Amino acid sequence: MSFITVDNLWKEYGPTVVLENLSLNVAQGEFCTLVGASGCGKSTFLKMLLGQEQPSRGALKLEGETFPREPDRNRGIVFQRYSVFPHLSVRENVLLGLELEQKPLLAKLFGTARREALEQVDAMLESVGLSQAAQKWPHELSGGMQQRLAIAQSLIMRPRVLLLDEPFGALDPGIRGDMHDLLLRLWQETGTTIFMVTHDLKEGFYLGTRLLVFDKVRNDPHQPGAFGATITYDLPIGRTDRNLYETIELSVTETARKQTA
Ligand SMILES: Nc1ncnc2c1ncn2[C@@H]1O[C@H](COP(=O)(O)OP(=O)(O)OP(=O)(O)O)[C@@H](O)[C@H]1O
Repeated sequence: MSFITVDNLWKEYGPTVVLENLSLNVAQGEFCTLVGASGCGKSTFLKMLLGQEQPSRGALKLEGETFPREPDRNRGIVFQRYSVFPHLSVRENVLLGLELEQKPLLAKLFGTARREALEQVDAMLESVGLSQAAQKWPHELSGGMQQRLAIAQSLIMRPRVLLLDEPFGALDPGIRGDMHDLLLRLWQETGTTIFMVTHDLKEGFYLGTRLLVFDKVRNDPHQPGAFGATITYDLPIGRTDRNLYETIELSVTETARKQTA
């Protein structure tokens, strides 16, 4: 059975169609990278997978069941801008998710429960390379370290689906390379299913097992909101050639140009 099923999915905001007629089946453990012109609804699609937005039409299923309408521990998200809590140390930032899960009202663990949770937190910090920074505040960390922290915060909850919205967009190219290695290792270790938005087609090809291109096939210059984007390419990575790469880049650039015209 398909792990995630997207069936004829539409998203509209009032008269504006953002996404139209999306259909795909994703197996557990796939790493889908999403590319497309700005405004083509990639983040909106992630928000629907997270449960923060609801589809206007169509179905979104996890193992055959409709996705829960609220975000839950099945799904974790990391944004481009650091989404960590500034008033908590690195260690406390990662601990908080476990505390909220086990003690939703108090958000505090004591005794054995706290010791066990901290063991998990320290192992996670080790895994993302932040052991030395455990007692630091987020503002003392570099951008790359803050993104490592955001990833640790998500992964500590062992999400079955990890959603990444341009997580490396604000980082220097050198640091991005390190983050790619880290993400691929964590993905292999956890077996989580990943959806990652990127503006960098090369990054999409390098990281993913499958590339999804969001693009508009219909455009009415007089009514820009009349048509939404859909998935125009759904490619298993490794079987693509240079010409296809260039065709995708051209079509995405063309849509971006039309949208800003
Ligand atoms: N809550 C909302 N209400 C109305 N319109 C919205 C809402 N959220 C998103 N949109 C619109 O939906 C469209 C798609 O936005 P979205 O952020 O999903 O695109 P994107 O492909 O992720 O863009 P980018 O690459 O720039 O992040 C945009 O035109 C945006 O203005």
